[in-house]
Amino acid sequence: MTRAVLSVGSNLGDRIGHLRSAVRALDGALVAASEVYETPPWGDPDQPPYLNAVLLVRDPAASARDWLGRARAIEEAAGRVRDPERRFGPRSLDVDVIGVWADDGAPVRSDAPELTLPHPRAHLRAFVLRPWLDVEPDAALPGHGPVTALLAAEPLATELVALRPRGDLPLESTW
Ligand SMILES: Nc1ncnc2c1ncn2[C@@H]1O[C@H](COP(=O)(O)OP(=O)(O)OP(=O)(O)O)[C@@H](O)[C@H]1O
Ligand SMILES: Nc1nc2c(c(=O)[nH]1)N=C(CO)CN2
Repeated sequence: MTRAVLSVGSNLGDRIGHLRSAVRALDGALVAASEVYETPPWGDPDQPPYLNAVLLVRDPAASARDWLGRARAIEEAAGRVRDPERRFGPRSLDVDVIGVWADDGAPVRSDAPELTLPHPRAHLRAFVLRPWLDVEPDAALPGHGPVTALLAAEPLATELVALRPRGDLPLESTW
């Protein structure tokens, strides 16, 4: 019933290993994986750089809340420890649900704090929007418009320049 766009990021430990563990866990639901990008930390500068990617997934049986549940389970399996003192602090693996779409293309909307859709900060993050274009060149963020337009406007255009594609770290290679 749904298609979802997931953002994955890691800046602790085996960064590419954590991203690959997410791909493995999504198994048959994975439709496409973006390139991997090395990105400067967003929101809290005092931490190491991240590896980020975007995954396009589909599952006929999954609701929006199912995608959130899968994202949390994948983070926990990667040993994610939450620091309540540090909102945007370092993490072994972060899996965010950027958006969920029904079969007819309608975006799922949610204002619940435990699941806000589309993700409330996705439009501010080049590390989400740029990889998303790899897997969906005509992507649009509900409420914000085409992703290409978001990335062309300041300050995201400046943020975009700092993203470095890591062609040497593919996501869908053999494990
Ligand atoms: N679209 C969403 N995707 C993931 N988590 C969400 C979403 N909407 C709300 N949440 C809630 O946000 C809470 C905090 O999630 P998390 O710790 O991953 O945030 P964060 O990664 O530090 O910040 P950000 O959400 O800005 O990336 C979770 O408890 C989750 O239920
Ligand atoms: N570059 C980058 N910065 C971040 C990221 C991320 O995945 N990549 N995730 C965060 C969690 O909210 C905070 N900052």
